[in-house]
Amino acid sequence: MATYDHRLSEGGPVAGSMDPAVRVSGLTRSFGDRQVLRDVDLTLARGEFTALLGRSGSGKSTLLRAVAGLDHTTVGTGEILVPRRVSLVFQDSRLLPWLRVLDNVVLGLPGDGAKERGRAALDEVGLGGRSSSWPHELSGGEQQRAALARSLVSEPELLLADEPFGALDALTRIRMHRLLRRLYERHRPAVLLVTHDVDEAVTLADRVLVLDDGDFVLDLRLDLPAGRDPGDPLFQRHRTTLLGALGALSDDRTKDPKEAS
Ligand SMILES: Nc1ncnc2c1ncn2[C@@H]1O[C@H](COP(=O)(O)OP(=O)(O)OP(=O)(O)O)[C@@H](O)[C@H]1O
Repeated sequence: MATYDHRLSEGGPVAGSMDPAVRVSGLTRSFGDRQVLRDVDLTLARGEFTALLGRSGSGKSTLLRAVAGLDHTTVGTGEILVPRRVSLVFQDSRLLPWLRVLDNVVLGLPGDGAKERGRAALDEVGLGGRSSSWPHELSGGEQQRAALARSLVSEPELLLADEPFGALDALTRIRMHRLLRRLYERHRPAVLLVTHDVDEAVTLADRVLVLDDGDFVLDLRLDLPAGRDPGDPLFQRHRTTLLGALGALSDDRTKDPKEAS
């Protein structure tokens, strides 16, 4: 099988589409006999916030890693086109323990003004006073804030986030949701957020894709007002639609009575 083609876009419009940030065509990926992605097509518009939902093992991280170009050993087919400036955030902050927080944030950033930009980014995430701390001196939530500062300081066109809040407690997660949405609105990268949390997807994204059995089973656009409120009936309706697509709403009444006993 041929290795798939991962390319950087040249910045001009992509033929046949409206200059998207990402275009994935016919992506297929297998591990041994198991086909995890089947002929997946995906277009992400510039500046759009998309959440990728799916059950555990549905292939979310595989797709994100392929878009990120991290899947070097991949055997598969298809074509992936991404912009030049891409940032990544993971469940763990991946701060380098031997560098102070500011040095982590500006690592690899060219130019004389790098430190200044790094300080501004730390201010934006509420860590203005922690520039010279070591990563181990920060709480888990603060480390993720620093990771967000690092990801946005290069003004990415695409932010790829794989369960970035998965390891945080519920209260910290809610605060991080507000922060990420605020940062997104200010910087407007295209975002692809992998999550298995329906509420996180509806709180943050403008579009939610549900992945199941190797392909998308739902592509839902959310038309929710800013400052999203889980008490809003529309929020609840989107939530129910997504839970249905994930197969999470079936209960014993829908089962064969013999199975339910
Ligand atoms: N390097 C690998 N080698 C073999 N199998 C793999 C590899 N990476 C992923 N898989 C398999 O591919 C499937 C999809 O994995 P993936 O991590 O993409 O799922 P996911 O939707 O992100 O799951 P989760 O929500 O649990 O993180 C799983 O069955 C997994 O075991």
